[in-house]
Amino acid sequence: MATQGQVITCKAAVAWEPNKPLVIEDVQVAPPQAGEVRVKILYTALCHTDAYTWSGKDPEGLFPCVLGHEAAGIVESVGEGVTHVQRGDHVIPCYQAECGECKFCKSGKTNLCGKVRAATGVGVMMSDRKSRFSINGKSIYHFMGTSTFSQYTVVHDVSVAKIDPVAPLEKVCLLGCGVPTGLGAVWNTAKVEPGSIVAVFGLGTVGLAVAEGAKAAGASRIIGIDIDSKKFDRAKNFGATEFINPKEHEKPIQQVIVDLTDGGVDYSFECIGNVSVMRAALECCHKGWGTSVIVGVAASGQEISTRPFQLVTGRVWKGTAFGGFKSRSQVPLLVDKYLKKEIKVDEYITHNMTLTDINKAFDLMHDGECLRVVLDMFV
Ligand SMILES: NC(=O)c1ccc[n+]([C@@H]2O[C@H](COP(=O)([O-])OP(=O)(O)OC[C@H]3O[C@@H](n4cnc5c(N)ncnc54)[C@H](O)[C@@H]3O)[C@@H](O)[C@H]2O)c1
Ligand SMILES: N[C@@H](CCC(=O)N[C@@H](CSCO)C(=O)NCC(=O)O)C(=O)O
Ligand SMILES: [Zn+2]
Ligand SMILES: [Zn+2]
Repeated sequence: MATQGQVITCKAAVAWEPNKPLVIEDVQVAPPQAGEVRVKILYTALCHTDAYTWSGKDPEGLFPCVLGHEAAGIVESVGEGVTHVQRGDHVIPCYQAECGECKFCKSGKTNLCGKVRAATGVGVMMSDRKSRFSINGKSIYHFMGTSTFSQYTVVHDVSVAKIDPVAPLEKVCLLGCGVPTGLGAVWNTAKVEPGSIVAVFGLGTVGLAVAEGAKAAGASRIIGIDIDSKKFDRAKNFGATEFINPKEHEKPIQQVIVDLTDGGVDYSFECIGNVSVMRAALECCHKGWGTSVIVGVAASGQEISTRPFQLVTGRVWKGTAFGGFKSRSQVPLLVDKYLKKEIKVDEYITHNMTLTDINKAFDLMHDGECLRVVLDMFV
């Protein structure tokens, strides 16, 4: 039955309130308006940023909402004026848009895009500042411009990347967030050179992708730091060459690393979201040139600090969103790299579950063995 132009009723996991279990509801998804795309989401993974917003600590978190931003699917229909994708295209929704026309996109200095950010930060669509999700007339907010915990979602056309239809959607859904973030933090944000010494704080999906990116960039030493030593063995497969558990040292971790590296590392990456670790990551960098990249997302109200002398003496503090990748143009290239076996993706998937089990899937994320859980949306 043709669904174009019709409201679709489908299953979605709704976050009614912070920290309360998600509820699988029958949600009405309105047709896409001008400049919008309705996507049938086939697979979605869970990211720690979903858990962060769900916890109530995200200043942009609005409830009730449909969370989710790491997914893949097929275009069901497009609104007026949409030309770069059409019904049937295989796509990855992109929480970081790319319009190609705004001040940010044209700057050549950033992957951030300003076209729809004001709307995606408040859970609505740009054209009428309304949501396309509702339950029996009650409006439900969008999240990050993606809301992939729904069998159907509506996104802005600037927030969807068309990919090679050969790619397995149950795998490449991961290219919507965590893996590109880690790889790009190394390749685009830090621009790690061959021979560099790298420190990675946090060996979850993002930290492991940093290690993978650093190995590909030719780093000579990749030091993995985690408070859970069980993470170390697996991290070797992603490129980490040595490991430190801060709990096994009395000295501050930055001092331990400086002592081990003749004055500090060339590049460090904070992949946890802990502001004390962000400080340590900066302070373990080499005087004169060491660069530290903040990747982890810290809760509302948290602030970073260090002695300004750390920067006066040449260390550089940076951050990255989606690893600096321009989403619509570069996500398809990452998919191609995966198909050519140039980057890992399957190795980050530790669990496969269904939408119905989404609360159990979030519980699993606290399990030390878990990297990414992929949900099949239609089982
Ligand atoms: N900037 C971006 O674009 C972007 C994109 C995706 C995810 N993120 C953020 O990146 C962070 C990491 O995501 P993830 O999925 O890899 O998370 P994760 O929870 O799987 O991994 C975090 C790791 O840090 C370790 N850890 C916790 N506290 C530590 C400490 N004090 N010292 C050392 N290690 C510690 C944990 O044991 C775990 O292995 C999250 O904050 C997430 O929200 C940012
Ligand atoms: N609303 C949050 C922002 C959190 C944040 O920093 N998000 C990252 C992506 S995390 C993906 O897992 C990001 O890309 N930020 C840039 C942007 O949102 O435009 C808060 O305010 O804390
Ligand atoms: Zn994410
Ligand atoms: Zn733009």
